[in-house]
Amino acid sequence: MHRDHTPGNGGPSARPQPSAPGSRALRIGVGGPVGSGKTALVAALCRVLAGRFSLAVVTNDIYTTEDADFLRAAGVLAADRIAAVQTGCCPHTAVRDDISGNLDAVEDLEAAHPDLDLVLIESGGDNLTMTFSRGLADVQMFVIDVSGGDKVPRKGGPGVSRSDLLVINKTDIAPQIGADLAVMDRDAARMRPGTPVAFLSLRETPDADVVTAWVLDRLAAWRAGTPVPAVRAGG
Ligand SMILES: Nc1nc2c(ncn2[C@@H]2O[C@H](COP(=O)(O)OP(=O)(O)OP(=O)(O)O)[C@@H](O)[C@H]2O)c(=O)[nH]1
Repeated sequence: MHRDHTPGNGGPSARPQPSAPGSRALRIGVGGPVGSGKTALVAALCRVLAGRFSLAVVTNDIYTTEDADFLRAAGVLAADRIAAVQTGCCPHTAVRDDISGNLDAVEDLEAAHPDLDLVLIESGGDNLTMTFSRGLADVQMFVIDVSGGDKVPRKGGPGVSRSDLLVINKTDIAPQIGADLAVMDRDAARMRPGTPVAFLSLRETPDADVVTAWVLDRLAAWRAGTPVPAVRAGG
């Protein structure tokens, strides 16, 4: 059953005003195309951070609970810290347009674990138009990989150009694909001037050190009450 998130209805879940930084767990959105490595990255972040912070994860799949099942089977967090949303519709809809199912899942986790520091919300795999509503995610990263070739960053779209962090994963297979990482770096910098891009290979660096550092930085800012970066216009 979905709670009523209609703005102004006065209930405890009433929105739409964003919460003050630091007043609850930081919510980080992890979006990107199908198979780019979102679940693998979420698993890596849980493995690295769970000993230091109180974490929870919300996964999104269209018809299954595949990603949540994978994370539970991998034992990256206690099972009751992992919630699955079955969108039944295009993944971006459930994290951008009608976010009620995801908000319910986040709030249930926060109620069950009042000490939560961080909630990772993984979208279902979608295309380059995917982005999270700021009513759901305080900050968001967009995960692409090199398997589609080095052209992907210059194709733009809100995930590439407006996310708070662009992750370019699977650099280990760039030689096989013939993807030029320097081209991807140049194009990404042009599409999102002044905002970070992280090249990553979860095969070679399973602790995702560069992304972990970004998450720790965002978490420290959130806990200090510093406003998180706004999703920028354009793109
Ligand atoms: N070679 C290589 N494979 C990777 C890397 N990261 C993830 N993979 C593999 O890529 C495949 C897809 O990874 P997932 O984490 O399931 O991707 P996803 O984005 O969550 O996929 P969906 O949830 O279906 O959208 C898996 O077989 C991973 O093991 C990487 O850095 N290098």
